[in-house]
Amino acid sequence: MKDEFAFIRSIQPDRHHQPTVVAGIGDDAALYDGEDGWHEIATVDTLAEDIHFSRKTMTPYQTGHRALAVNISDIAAMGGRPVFYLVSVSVPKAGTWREEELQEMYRGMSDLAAKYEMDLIGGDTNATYDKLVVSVTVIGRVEKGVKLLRTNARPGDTVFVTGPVGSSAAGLQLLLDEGLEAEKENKRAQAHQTPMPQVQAGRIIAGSGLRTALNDISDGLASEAHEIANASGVAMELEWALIPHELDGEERQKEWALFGGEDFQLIGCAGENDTEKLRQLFEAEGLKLYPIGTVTEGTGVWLTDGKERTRLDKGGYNHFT
Ligand SMILES: Nc1ncnc2c1ncn2[C@@H]1O[C@H](COP(=O)(O)OP(=O)(O)OP(=O)(O)O)[C@@H](O)[C@H]1O
Ligand SMILES: Cc1ncc(C[n+]2csc(CCOP(=O)(O)O)c2C)c(N)n1
Ligand SMILES: [Mg+2]
Ligand SMILES: [Mg+2]
Ligand SMILES: [Mg+2]
Repeated sequence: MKDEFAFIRSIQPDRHHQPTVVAGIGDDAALYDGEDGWHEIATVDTLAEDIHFSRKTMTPYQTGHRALAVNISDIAAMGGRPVFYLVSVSVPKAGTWREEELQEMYRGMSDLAAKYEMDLIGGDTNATYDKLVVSVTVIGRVEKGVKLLRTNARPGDTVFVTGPVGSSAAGLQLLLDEGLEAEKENKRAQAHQTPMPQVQAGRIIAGSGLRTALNDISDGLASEAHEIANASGVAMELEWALIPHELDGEERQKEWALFGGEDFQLIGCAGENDTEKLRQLFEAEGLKLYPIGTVTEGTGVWLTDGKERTRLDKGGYNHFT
């Protein structure tokens, strides 16, 4: 396998049997018609030991939190409310995970689930040889007609993000260097270990009724910007000075903020005036929205830093490159 994104394109069915599908493969989560004025939302993401987490970077409790959080984040990117979750756990035969540690992982999930009144309704238990794999499916819902798809960006739109990027990558580096003994109160370590999905932000955007393209930032700001630009057939001009981060003085700040990923903030595009309306709606609920650039005609993502304007590579995380 050379490129996960090319692989996904290669297995995408060219038609659906079910007329209720609103959006299948190609967005953060699938949308299909449900009952009583709702779209159902379904999404699955997996964490594999030593790929997404290690015993050195995360406790079992944090692994559970994160496994659910990354999925809730995809529901947030569709503007939805998470409702149910199912968990498949593949436990190493090597005995590297004790039963109590796995229960602790579930506690990390259920504490986060309680915040959203989500219920665990099923899953699967099986084995691997030597690494833990945990896969979570989340079902959510959003009001019928709300489609915050990657295809929604238009030239003239403003590009925005919902919060600082790069902290998770900085935290990962700290944890790889210092292990779990890195200061417990360290904000970067926490950004990496217990990311908070931006459900409230997604709900405000869904409630606004404004045409918006939305993605959560799992693979990195640049990569997600490319996902929206490609899906919408547009280009993007981003401004480094506008991109929020908490990495002042760090040599690797640009790399972490643009390509680090796993911050689970949302990146979106909406009309210029609509973005200002969204910003005000966010402000009324004590949240921030940061304009970071504009959508233009053409292809690619560009970054201006002072006088320099360069093409921003998709970069970011790709499981096979
Ligand atoms: N192996 C697969 N089989 C079927 N559909 C897939 C597969 N892998 C990904 N997809 C679909 O492809 C789209 C993009 O998936 P991707 O995992 O890149 O998005 P994401 O979950 O938002 O990002 P991330 O996994 O980086 O958090 C989604 O619609 C997803 O459901
Ligand atoms: C121990 C360890 N090493 C490296 C990383 C970095 N990392 C792994 S997967 C990923 C992208 C998101 O994954 P996906 O696309 O599957 O959602 C990133 C940035 C980590 N989290 N832990
Ligand atoms: Mg996503
Ligand atoms: Mg995924
Ligand atoms: Mg990914």
